[in-house]
Amino acid sequence: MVDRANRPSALNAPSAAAPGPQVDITGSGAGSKVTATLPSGESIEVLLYGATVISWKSNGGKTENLWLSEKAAVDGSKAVRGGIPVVFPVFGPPPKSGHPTSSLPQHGFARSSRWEFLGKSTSEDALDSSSVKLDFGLYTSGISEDAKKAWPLDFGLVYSVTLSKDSLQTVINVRNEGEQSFEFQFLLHTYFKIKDITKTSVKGLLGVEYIDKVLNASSHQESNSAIAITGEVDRVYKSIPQDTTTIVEADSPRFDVVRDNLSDTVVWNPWIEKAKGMGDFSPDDGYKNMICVEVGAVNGWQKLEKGEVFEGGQTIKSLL
Ligand SMILES: O=P(O)(O)OC[C@H]1O[C@@H](O)[C@H](O)[C@@H](O)[C@@H]1O
Repeated sequence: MVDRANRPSALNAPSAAAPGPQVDITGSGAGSKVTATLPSGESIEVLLYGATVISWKSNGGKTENLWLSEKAAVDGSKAVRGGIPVVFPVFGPPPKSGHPTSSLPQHGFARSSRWEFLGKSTSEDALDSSSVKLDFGLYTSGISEDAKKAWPLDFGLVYSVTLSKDSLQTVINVRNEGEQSFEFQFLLHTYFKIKDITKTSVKGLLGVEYIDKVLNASSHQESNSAIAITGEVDRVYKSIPQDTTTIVEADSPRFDVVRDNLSDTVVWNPWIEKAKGMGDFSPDDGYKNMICVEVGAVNGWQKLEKGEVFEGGQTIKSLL
């Protein structure tokens, strides 16, 4: 848990050793973002709005791994279409009535709240093994009055984003800071940038049960070791025994997505018509260059009693 009282005052303290990771805050208000760059060139950009990672460059900074819509709002006016939006405390449309999340918007409020930057920690051992961890916090006091009214529960979220040379790790820590227990869902809605959806497949889900949201929420069992995307896909794979899902491009593994204490994964591509129907999705044929593989805890609910903590996340390896 990050010590909220002990935030660093200087971002890049001078040091006699070799230059370490560089961390800067740029922009102002809802458009503020934190950028971090390793000495070897890899970088990330994280908007305070939603704590949304909007860029992750690996391969010495030459390869962008995340898809970001050309019309994504990066000024804090709405949830970002692209990058890694954080979904909490409900996934998808909330239950119609009778659940504490029922009055919340689709995918909850975390992706559309302004988070606090809590600080950075760096490891500067050697050029090739340096890493930087950025911590972001969102607490009941930081959400809108509407969200507070809809979900009047005391919580604390700390979201840690760690950049290493070939990987990005994003981990959530959810704490119940109130007297009452609460239930939540959580998901990392990662938009991966790919070259060509027709040559892309998803591996590591063979035998897993899934809900097909395109086919009236019917239940199926995955029978393909490599799932090709040939039309709109919106599936919730549940209770996955394997830790790793792999995105394969033109027969070569491109990304490994390793889940930690999150048992479900959503695979989503809106395809032609749905992409056109989203005002912030651009260009129209951008669906060819993205695939969402979203790790989460969305099958049922996670329950936290007073003082309890849940932690879960993902490590994504760029395999170029
Ligand atoms: O448009 P939004 O709210 O960002 O959601 C995008 C998609 O997010 C996915 O996680 C859902 O499974 C889809 O059903 C949904 O369409």
